[in-house]
Amino acid sequence: MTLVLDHITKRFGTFTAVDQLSLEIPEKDIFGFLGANGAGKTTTFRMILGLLRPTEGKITWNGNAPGYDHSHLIGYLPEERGLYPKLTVKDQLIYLGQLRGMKKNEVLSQLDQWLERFKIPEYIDKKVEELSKGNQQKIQFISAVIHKPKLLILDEPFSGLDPVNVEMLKNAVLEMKERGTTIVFSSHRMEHVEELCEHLCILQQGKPVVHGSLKQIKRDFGKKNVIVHADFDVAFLQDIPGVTRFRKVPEGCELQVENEGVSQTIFKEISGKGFVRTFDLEEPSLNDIFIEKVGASYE
Ligand SMILES: Nc1ncnc2c1ncn2[C@@H]1O[C@H](COP(=O)(O)OP(=O)(O)OP(=O)(O)O)[C@@H](O)[C@H]1O
Repeated sequence: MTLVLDHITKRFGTFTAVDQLSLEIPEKDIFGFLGANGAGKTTTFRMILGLLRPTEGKITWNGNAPGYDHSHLIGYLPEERGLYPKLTVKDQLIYLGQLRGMKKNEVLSQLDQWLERFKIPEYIDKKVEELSKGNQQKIQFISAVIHKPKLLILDEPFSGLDPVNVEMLKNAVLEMKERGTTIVFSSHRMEHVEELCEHLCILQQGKPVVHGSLKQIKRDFGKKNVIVHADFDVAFLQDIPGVTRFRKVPEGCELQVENEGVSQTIFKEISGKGFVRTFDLEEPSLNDIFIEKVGASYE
């Protein structure tokens, strides 16, 4: 059930929101969409869901255009959360579950399990409007997954959540993947994507600036980070050829180097100069890659 976006363009009048986007999202993958406000993430999701028609290009899921016929196989957490504030959690979920072909008792047993898991079983008979924003988001997540979809689309699932709830939701997303669900999600936060995704796409003004597997993107970038914490002045390291960025920190410095060989030179240069508490070679962060590719800081 690979999801394929083949040269997708979406124009609103003369404005191009998504521009020639081609991607393959493998089955059972967690795929991350990153991009600033207005980059085209939600528009792309709406096209995948069949809620918007691409101006050009084609989207296929297992060879067919995804759409209304697949509603029992697809789960969606929209960015503009769509719960009915006056309904109780139970009535809301029964309604939404039945829309997706579930029986009432099936909904209730799944709902009990999810509420237990999210540590809010006491809210089952509360109206949605009585819940905090974070708890409403958990209910919205449950409504997206209760029918065990094969494809799950989450638009900014972690926004507005405290760190404990972010962790809870991340674990739920990972469990959905273990159960065989393909998950596509968007975020403004690089670290969420780095932590969860095997594949990703960074959109800028509707165009993919970076896409592919996270490992490969990092490998292709080549540059790495070196952390040096030492009890002597390390400022001289910035003059070593191949050091592309130097940042002083209270314990020493953090450098970006052109390749691993430069880190060996740095290691030789600091040997014998005094006490080195930390010497570490790290993969570049997605933010490093974004800055290099787009020429601006993302966050
Ligand atoms: N129905 C519409 N009519 C006209 N323009 C639209 C419409 N929907 C989206 N746009 C425009 O398309 C661009 C992309 O919007 P989209 O919501 O896809 O971005 P996004 O990456 O999801 O942003 P955010 O992170 O803010 O949610 C924006 O400039 C937006 O104003």
